[in-house]
Amino acid sequence: MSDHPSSDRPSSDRPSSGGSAPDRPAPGGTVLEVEGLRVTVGHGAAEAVREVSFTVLAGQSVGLVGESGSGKTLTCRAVLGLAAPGVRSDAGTLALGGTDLLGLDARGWQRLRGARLGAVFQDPGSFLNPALTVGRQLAEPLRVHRGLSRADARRRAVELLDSVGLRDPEAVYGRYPHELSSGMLQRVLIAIAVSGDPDLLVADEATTALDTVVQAEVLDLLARLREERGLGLLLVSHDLAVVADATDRLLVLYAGEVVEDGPTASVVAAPAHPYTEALLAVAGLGPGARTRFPVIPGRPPAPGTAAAGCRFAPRCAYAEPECSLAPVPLVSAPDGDGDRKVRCLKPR
Ligand SMILES: Nc1ncnc2c1ncn2[C@@H]1O[C@H](COP(=O)(O)OP(=O)(O)OP(=O)(O)O)[C@@H](O)[C@H]1O
Repeated sequence: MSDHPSSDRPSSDRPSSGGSAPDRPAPGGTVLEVEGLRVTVGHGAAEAVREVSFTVLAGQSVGLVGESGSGKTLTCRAVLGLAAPGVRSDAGTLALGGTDLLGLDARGWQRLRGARLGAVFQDPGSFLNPALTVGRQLAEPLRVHRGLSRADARRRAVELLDSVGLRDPEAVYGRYPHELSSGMLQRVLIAIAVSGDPDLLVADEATTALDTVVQAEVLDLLARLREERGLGLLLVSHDLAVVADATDRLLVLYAGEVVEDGPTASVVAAPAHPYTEALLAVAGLGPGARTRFPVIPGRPPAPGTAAAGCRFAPRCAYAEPECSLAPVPLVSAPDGDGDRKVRCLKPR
């Protein structure tokens, strides 16, 4: 799959963004800064995400991992400015490069999503219009967001289809979504997502519906695009095995809170939080892999469920009475060289 020609990255025809600072962050510079993100859901404004903070650097891949319901999608949607009805988010800082996203209006978000922010989700077929060829659906945003002529948009669309590893891109351009496999559709969605030359690509369970071989190919593609284009990648999955090899840093979410944060290799080799250890065991990785569970026993609390102390304590094999007495802060992990954080009174 990586035998494809490099996707050329046009730098001079960068589209204008929806914010006040259209310049791309320098290599290694901060692409996304999230500080103190809080998301509430429903009429009772139940807290589903609280105090989530992280950064994504240019060219860096950050993994967001946690069971279903841990707040991954709400976090992604807050970053993308895609709030569902009844969902509200606020943060101390939410910035893309130098652009403050807090207070951006709907039009500003829309312009950002077509240019500096790209996203791919599970079930690519549902994001495409079945009545239009995939080429047209790729060329249209190029005309709208980049102001290309019809002929130039077509040519660029074919180049993009080629750059995401689709063989015979000219033929693929004229196909309808139902004529493509789900792996090919996900590549088309990725081509659309990078067509505006984004600073940040958010991939929320983008490989979950694919079989293992295609999943690995799509992860390779995302890694290649990140390298070639220098974009930041926020890779979201419930499966630690998916993000373990594909990310530089890892953020483990439990019941809407970050419970562990650190360089992926270090976290996977020696998880500090019992929940991370359990996720690794479920994924067949890490120290507990030999005692592999199909699932972690028990269920996470629903948003808004009151808890005096650690929210994972009721499911934790190592919990002690003091764990449930008071909120547990996210602090530097022991032996983490200051680069790892854990929310646990009894880190492993
Ligand atoms: N619009 C909504 N209204 C009410 N509750 C919601 C809404 N969206 C999400 N939630 C709840 O917020 C919690 C976090 O949801 P979220 O979708 O972010 O989880 P997730 O980690 O992405 O899991 P999954 O992979 O299953 O989507 C869940 O308990 C979910 O039921």
